[in-house]
Amino acid sequence: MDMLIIRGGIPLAGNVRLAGAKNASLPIMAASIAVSGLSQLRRVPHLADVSTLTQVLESLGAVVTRDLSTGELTITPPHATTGIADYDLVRRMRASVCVLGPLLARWGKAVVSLPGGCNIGHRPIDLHLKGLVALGARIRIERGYVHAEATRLHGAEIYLGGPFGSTVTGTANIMTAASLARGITRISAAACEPEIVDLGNYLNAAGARITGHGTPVIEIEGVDELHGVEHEVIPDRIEAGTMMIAAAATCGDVLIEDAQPRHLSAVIDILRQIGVTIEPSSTNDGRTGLHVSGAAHLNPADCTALPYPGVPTDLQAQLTALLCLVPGISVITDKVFPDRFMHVPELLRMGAQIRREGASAIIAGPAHLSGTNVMASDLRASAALVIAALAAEGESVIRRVYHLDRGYEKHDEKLRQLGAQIQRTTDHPEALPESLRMTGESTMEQHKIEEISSRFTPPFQNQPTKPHFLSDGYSIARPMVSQSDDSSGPVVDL
Ligand SMILES: CC(=O)N[C@H]1[C@@H](OP(=O)(O)OP(=O)(O)OC[C@H]2O[C@@H](n3ccc(=O)[nH]c3=O)[C@H](O)[C@@H]2O)O[C@H](CO)[C@@H](O)[C@@H]1O
Ligand SMILES: C=C(OP(=O)(O)O)C(=O)O
Repeated sequence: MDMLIIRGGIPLAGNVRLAGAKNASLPIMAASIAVSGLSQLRRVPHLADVSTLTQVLESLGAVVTRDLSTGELTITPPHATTGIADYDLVRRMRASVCVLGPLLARWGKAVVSLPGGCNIGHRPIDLHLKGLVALGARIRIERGYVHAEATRLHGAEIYLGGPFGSTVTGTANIMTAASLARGITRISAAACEPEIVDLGNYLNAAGARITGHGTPVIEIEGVDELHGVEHEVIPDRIEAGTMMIAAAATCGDVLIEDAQPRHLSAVIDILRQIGVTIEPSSTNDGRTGLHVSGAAHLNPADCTALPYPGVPTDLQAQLTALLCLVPGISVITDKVFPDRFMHVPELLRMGAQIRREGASAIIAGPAHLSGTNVMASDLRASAALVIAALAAEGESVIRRVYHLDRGYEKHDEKLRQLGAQIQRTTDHPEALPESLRMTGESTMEQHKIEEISSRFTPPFQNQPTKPHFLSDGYSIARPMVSQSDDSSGPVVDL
């Protein structure tokens, strides 16, 4: 298993180019199974998740070839398929569930393993199933698999709102399935994410008739067949946001090539509130992007992760890492995945001062982060730990970086090009600097205990370093905190 060794304290500087979006590539690749001809996809990122979905498609009878030098991926759909997406593949990546709608629409049958547990919280697929049933599918759950059947799907009115907003991959599944249904489908409370727009554009280029993608109401007039298509995947806005936050956390100066400001308005807005300078820019060879410069003085923030166009939940952990460095009290709330805080116990190990309050993290800064051993628990938590390590004093070791490799193309290489001291090595004690060799491996169980205990013991009271609580931003969080029903008492005692 690989791990990263990072020496912090170096401002990032230079240019970095974004990969294609993971969360657009995956549903587009899955939708290719509903297309009768070849799908030639450009700018598909080289990621573990893309390899996993490739295996899912191959197990369904598709032929997938990829040119690593150009990022081009070609998918020839199957002539016939079992329609079975096996647990061993689906458990590795939830987005495998995106084959459900395309399989059902094109082949009349899908047997797809239920995705199972996830470190970022409860992730049911009830809305996906509700939408497919409305399109005429017969669905039963048996031995952990969704069995779906239909002779020909038909158009329907579908409301996709759930307790936490819409569903992104659910919208992808229904939009793709409805493209081959008989008649008109209207999805309301559809997800508006740019990745849904990209999928809609891919399907339209293949002959689908979709309008309104990118708004909460999508209309789809079903067609009999989708034909071969060429498509270039949009740049990854989450990679863009991660690099922007890394630049801010290290007080760096970075040009993020191909970043699309219109996909990042909420992120740009919150970072500007924090005090980061962000300007549209372009390179000598005419590529557009965003120029991000950190500042020595940053302001605390009150930030909520929401469905698009809000601040993405996929950047909540990275923003949490940044806000640890900011003087004053910041609050970050996740309304999409209210339990997505596995990064918090690891940030505490680095010296952060954070308390969980339900779906929020209350952050007292500035923390003097110091390098240590930490463990990645999921994709974006890994990115947050990398950011914290880049800003920390001394050396950090981040284990289980296979989570990072699921969703970031050559992340460590790109950071190295920006001047970061970051080294990838295999996880064995001799590879570590002496100071970071552990006597006992930190386990996920330990992390859970720490996380649970952190809900009851304000970490603020046990910090070895003296925090600077009484700064400008203090009043932002005070009313929210003092209303807390946490028995440990309000933060104001600090
Ligand atoms: C491959 C991909 O694109 N993954 C993204 C996608 O995941 P994914 O599509 O799985 O996330 P959803 O948009 O479905 O989930 C949003 C919320 O709705 C809830 N929900 C979802 C489906 C459902 O049937 N019922 C239900 O209640 C979820 O538990 C969650 O609280 O969107 C998330 C939210 O932007 C991102 O964090 C993920 O990176
Ligand atoms: C949660 C994510 O991905 P997935 O939905 O594939 O788990 C993510 O990209 O942050």
